[in-house]
Amino acid sequence: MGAAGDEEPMQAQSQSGCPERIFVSVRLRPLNEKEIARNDVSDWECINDSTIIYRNNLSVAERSMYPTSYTFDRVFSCDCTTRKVYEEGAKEVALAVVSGINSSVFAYGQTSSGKTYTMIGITEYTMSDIYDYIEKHKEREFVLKFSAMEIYNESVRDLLSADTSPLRLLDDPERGTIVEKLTEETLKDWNHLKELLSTCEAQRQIGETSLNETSSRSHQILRLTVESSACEFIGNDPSSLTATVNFVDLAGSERASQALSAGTRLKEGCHINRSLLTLGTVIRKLSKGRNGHVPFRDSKLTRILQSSLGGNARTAIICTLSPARSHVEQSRNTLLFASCAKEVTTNAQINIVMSDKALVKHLQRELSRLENELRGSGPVFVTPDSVSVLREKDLRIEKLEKEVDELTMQRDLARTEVENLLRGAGKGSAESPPAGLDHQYPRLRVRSSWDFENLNIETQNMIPHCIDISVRSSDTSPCSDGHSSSDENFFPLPSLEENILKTKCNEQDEVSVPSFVGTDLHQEEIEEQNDENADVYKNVGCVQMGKGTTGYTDLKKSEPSLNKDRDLNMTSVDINPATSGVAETEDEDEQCGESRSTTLKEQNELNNIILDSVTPSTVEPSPWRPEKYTPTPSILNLTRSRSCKACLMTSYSPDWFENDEKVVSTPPIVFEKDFTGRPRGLEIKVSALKYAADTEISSTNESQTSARSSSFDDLKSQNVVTPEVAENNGTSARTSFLSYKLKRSSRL
Ligand SMILES: Nc1ncnc2c1ncn2[C@@H]1O[C@H](COP(=O)(O)OP(=O)(O)OP(=O)(O)O)[C@@H](O)[C@H]1O
Repeated sequence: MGAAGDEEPMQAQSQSGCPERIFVSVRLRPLNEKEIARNDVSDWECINDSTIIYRNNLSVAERSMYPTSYTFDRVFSCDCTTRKVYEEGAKEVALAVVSGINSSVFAYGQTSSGKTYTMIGITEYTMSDIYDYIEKHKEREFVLKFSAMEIYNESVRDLLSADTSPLRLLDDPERGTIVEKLTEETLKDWNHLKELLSTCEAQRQIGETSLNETSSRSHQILRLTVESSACEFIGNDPSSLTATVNFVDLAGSERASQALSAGTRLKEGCHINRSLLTLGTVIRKLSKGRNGHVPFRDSKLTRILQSSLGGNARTAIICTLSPARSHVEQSRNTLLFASCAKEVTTNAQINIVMSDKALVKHLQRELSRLENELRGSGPVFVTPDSVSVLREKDLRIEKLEKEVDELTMQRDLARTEVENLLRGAGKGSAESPPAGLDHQYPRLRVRSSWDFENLNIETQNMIPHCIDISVRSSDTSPCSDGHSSSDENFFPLPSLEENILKTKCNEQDEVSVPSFVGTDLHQEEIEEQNDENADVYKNVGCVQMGKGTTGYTDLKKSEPSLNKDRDLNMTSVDINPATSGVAETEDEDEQCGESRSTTLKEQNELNNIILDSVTPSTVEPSPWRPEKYTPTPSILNLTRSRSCKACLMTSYSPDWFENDEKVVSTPPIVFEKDFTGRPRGLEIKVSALKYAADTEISSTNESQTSARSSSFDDLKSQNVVTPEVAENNGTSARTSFLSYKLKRSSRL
């Protein structure tokens, strides 16, 4: 224990909040008269300040059971004064109360071992030192409050009150166990305290036993509460420190046989032993690390002293021993208890009570500190994560833009090729196409479409205008139908259409043109041999038309002028491999719309090409033909897909388009009504396939849509003359005638 008045070390230690062990000391009293009278001998000896040994010779069996040496924080021999015991064994703990730390000093031992003798001295010395401390610290204001209680036969009694009725124990979440209605006297001065101490002594239950004429029959708890201003701890804030120090004089364990107790004494002895047993259990459990349940509530004693035994308190236990051999067993039990107690730790802290004003000040300082920390931490809105996300988005945008450019280029290239082919076809005779060109264009892939199985010669003449340019990928990617099931409905191009196309086809071009003859639904393809353009092939194959969406009908209704364009769109290029016949989705009618608006101009242009191809005299260089791109040989599959046919059905005629819309919902009725000779199932397919492109388109990159939109805007700005416009302007009667044929052929 520290020297008296060394409050600074105590303060520092308590502020750390570190666990600290209970300070355990052993005080050995001298043999009393009765013990001497019966020739009892002293078997215990303090060999130094911390070690006490059992001096009697133990048998072999006893040596294995009982230790002969015990070490504690401090041991006091029988010649030690209570003053020394206080100074070295209790003062530091007891005076912690002036620093705002709860403390407790216990006296534990068998009856007549000197507990009361020791605690009376400890209490007085402590009180005296507290008053001395207050006297030395005039800068602080102190308020001392004193209360006293006893636990007699497991009942709590107020020692400062004449009322001996038991007091209730209450549980407070902050303060722990509270003794209800316990008298608390504010000390006026030292004399006042002395009076109160006298009152307690007079009130306490004392009985005579064979071992002690003035045996304490209850556990006594004297409590001094010290409230003090805390300016020396936390500046000038009007906070206060509040702590209590408990002086606990326990009743002594006793053997009924030794104490010769009976009746009331026996009953008292049972309660005493029972509560001490609980205390011992609590200490033992606490010494093992608080694992499991600690039975604090099993006795009033442990319940009241709970915080002192293992909570927010600093605790010192003075175990008193009788050196007499006759009490060796009780002494061993006391030493065992002391050995457990020294393993128990508490967590003493300074108890600061802040006023409202001090609390506000404290919170303001804390707020200011946190604000400074935030300012010092730099901008908080732009996190590394957000920066990386933005960078990633930028890269993605850049990539998409490149893809748009590339696709636009490929599209223009494909158009150029188509234009060349169609123009060449236009120059040829539709009725008498050149023959014998198969050998000249071995790679020309021609496909037949199921929907032309019943075409007559008039319809066949319109083939060039109905060409669906399916730019195919040579691979089997989702954008390809090169060898996929989408090729099922193509068959070899008969001489008429094939030759027409071949007149303009480059040898490296792979063209798929629907045949107008034959009813075979199977396809045959002349596989293209040239792989050198595979990349172009593939890339172009990814050029899709628009994105199928809803709103198609709404668009038509709200913008009639666009409907015509849309009609034209549907007759035009379907640069979608998947639309070659297989993608017959049930809900295709729901997948039209947005993409059509984005492909209007493109489709119009292709229709224009188609018309131009059959009106060579009026052909003008296509305004949208990319000047910078020379129509390089590329492998193109000029195919006529089902969707193309479906588009043709609505070409050039809003009425037809409307009918076609109806067909979407009720295809058999409309088709059977208008075209009785057509198999019913085909019309259904046609109406469905009309939107097949959109179905496919929906899976494509949306960036293409924007690319197309911009491209078509360019076309618009170049005043591209659509067939419909041409009709309206009367520029070509032949164009109108061909438009009509186109519609007829597509409906068939
Ligand atoms: N260290 C001591 N030096 C001299 N006398 C002592 C000492 N300790 C105790 N005594 C004497 O022993 C007797 C019993 O002491 P005390 O009443 O303090 O024991 P106790 O442990 O409180 O017993 P109980 O538990 O029965 O109350 C007293 O007469 C006391 O004066």
